[in-house]
Amino acid sequence: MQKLIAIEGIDGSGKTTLSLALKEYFESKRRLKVLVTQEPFSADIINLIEKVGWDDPLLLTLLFAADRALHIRWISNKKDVDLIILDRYYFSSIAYQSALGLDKEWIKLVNSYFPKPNLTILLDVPIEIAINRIKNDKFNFRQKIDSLKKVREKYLELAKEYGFYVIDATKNKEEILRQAIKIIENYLV
Ligand SMILES: Nc1ncnc2c1ncn2[C@@H]1O[C@H](COP(=O)(O)OP(=O)(O)O)[C@@H](O)[C@H]1O
Ligand SMILES: Cc1cn([C@H]2C[C@H](O)[C@@H](COP(=O)(O)OP(=O)(O)O)O2)c(=O)[nH]c1=O
Repeated sequence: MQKLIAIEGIDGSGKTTLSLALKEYFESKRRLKVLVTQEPFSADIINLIEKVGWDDPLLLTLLFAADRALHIRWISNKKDVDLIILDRYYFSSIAYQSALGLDKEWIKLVNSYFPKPNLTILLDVPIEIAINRIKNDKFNFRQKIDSLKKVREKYLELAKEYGFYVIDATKNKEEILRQAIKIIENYLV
């Protein structure tokens, strides 16, 4: 049975680094077939989002949900995979778009038909550290810095609500990987 593992956290928290390291570990050490996917998923929708801008949370929620529908349809054809690691999933919409003032419950509703992940790991890091890691981010990062603090708070709220595993992402990459492997292996056995 295919397992969905979501990795969440603010920009620069280390999601992509961890996702790729997990793939490497579970493929080489556990002989599993692992797929890593990322949201935003579709280049067309990313272009549209860049065009309309990042300040309308209702529009962003709908565009990211459309992107997610394409993402999930694509994944549903990947039958021969054991583990799918989602580098961002619908919790990104709940955290980022509610940080811009949109009703969290409505964002949940819009995303309620997407498959629930089997487990979610939150990489938690203060924004100052994250910003230092990704000064040249491609998505108008400067515009978002102000809201990132709020996004982090929203993620921590969601962690309590949904029972995410929270990893202190100020640690080094090896330590974060070690903790994530332990969490996932405990789940898989
Ligand atoms: N634990 C860590 N400590 C220091 N730097 C890190 C750590 N994890 C990732 N990085 C670096 O921070 C930058 C952003 O990491 P990335 O994995 O792309 O984050 P995200 O996908 O969450 O935006 C990269 O240059 C990466 O090498
Ligand atoms: C999937 C998703 C992403 N986003 C935002 C978070 C990021 O700022 C941006 C995606 O940028 P990206 O560069 O992929 O994020 P990261 O730096 O963490 O790898 O889109 C939302 O606001 N809502 C969503 O539903």
